[in-house]
Amino acid sequence: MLDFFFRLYYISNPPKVAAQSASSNPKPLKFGCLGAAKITPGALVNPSHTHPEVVLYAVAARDKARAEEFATKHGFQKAYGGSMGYQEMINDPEVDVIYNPLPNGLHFEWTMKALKGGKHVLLEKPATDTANEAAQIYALAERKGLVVLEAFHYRFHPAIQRVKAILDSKELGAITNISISLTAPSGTAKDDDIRWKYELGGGSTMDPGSYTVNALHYLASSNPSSVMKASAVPYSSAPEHKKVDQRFTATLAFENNIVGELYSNLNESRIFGIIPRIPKLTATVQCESGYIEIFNFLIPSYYHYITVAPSGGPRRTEKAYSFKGSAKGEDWWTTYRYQMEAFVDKVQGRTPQTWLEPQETIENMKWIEAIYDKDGFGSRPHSTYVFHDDKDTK
Ligand SMILES: NC(=O)C1=CN([C@@H]2O[C@H](COP(=O)(O)OP(=O)(O)OC[C@H]3O[C@@H](n4cnc5c(N)ncnc54)[C@H](OP(=O)(O)O)[C@@H]3O)[C@@H](O)[C@H]2O)C=CC1
Ligand SMILES: O=C1OC[C@@H](O)[C@H](O)[C@H]1O
Repeated sequence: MLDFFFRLYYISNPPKVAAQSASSNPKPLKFGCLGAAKITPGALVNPSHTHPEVVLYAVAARDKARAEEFATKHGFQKAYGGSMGYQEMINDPEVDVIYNPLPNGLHFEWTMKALKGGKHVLLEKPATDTANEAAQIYALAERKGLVVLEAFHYRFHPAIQRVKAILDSKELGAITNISISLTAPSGTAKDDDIRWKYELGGGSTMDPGSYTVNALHYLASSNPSSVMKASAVPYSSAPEHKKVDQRFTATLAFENNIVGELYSNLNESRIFGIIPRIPKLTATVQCESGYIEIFNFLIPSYYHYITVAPSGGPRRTEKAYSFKGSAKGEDWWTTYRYQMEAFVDKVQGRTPQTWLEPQETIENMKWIEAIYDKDGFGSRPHSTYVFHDDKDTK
């Protein structure tokens, strides 16, 4: 119990370290942040306080006053605003890295523009609306020698890596079934949220669902071979919501006989319409000789537990807040802090503790699209942005 409060305290009040000086080797990375998004304080600002190689350099918002307010509140040195603000920040020669937490439907356009401007990109999940767009991003990044990471932060935390290590050890034998659920109570995403806008890449499969797809192929150590069945429920009966799923279920097959069952609900009903249900945040893996389950694989830094239940032997509970051995980390590091460590290591030319390879992101989008195809909702719209090396068109 004390551990829990200790972690909670340090997650909210991390012991700040000063950024290294600009003349140090390697020099710290100056981050430019697209939009004044809700996720930015947790995913970028807070982790930056304990990373000596990260500088919160600039934020750009469509409204200059909003950008300035956000910059002052969160400690960015510079604010860009207005209709050209995003592009002007990308053009700023001081910026090394662009953080892209724009609505999903704008990820492609602004990541391509950032790469074109010679910047590395930390790109929020899901990477794009389509697999084709994700492939274009990584092709350009490779050509330019730049780093792009789809921000599946939970993958950098020791908890999910411990689950994978137990599966890989074959202690429980071969995997037969993987079942992953993520839910959020109704009202978490308000009516005007980007998650309910088809044209911005909204939908439950894109949002919590993208984690379930990612965790499925990560834990299975292979990609699915088909979507056996899938169904989804629209957010409302309004015409603009007919392709926006509030929840979905899907069953996927693998060539090695694994069956994957995914569920996400971004609008889970409340008890008596008032009391939120405890979110489902669980991945359960059935194996030939037992099962393993992790509660809270998404944000394990706060609290999680891993149940390992061999068929014949006693069941045990494990927790993994930091890595055993020499890998960097503290019990109170959030998933985003672990992710930042790996991202900065990669950009600075060091070997990250773990990484998400381009092909994995491309596959993730492919299977999200395949689920939408099967349940009849269809892929989110392909961006209208067309990339040209010399000039951009829209
Ligand atoms: N890694 C994680 O744990 C999480 C990741 N995410 C991901 O981050 C992204 C942002 O999510 P979230 O922070 O909740 O979103 P917000 O709605 O808070 O932020 C989106 C930002 O996009 C900008 N924007 C630009 N064009 C538009 C437009 N046409 N409509 C609406 N916004 C626009 C806005 O910037 P401006 O300030 O310029 O107006 C806004 O600040 C999504 O891709 C989401 O999937 C979200 C939550 C958690
Ligand atoms: O990335 C996310 O993680 C948690 C979800 O509830 C949220 O909607 C999503 O954007």
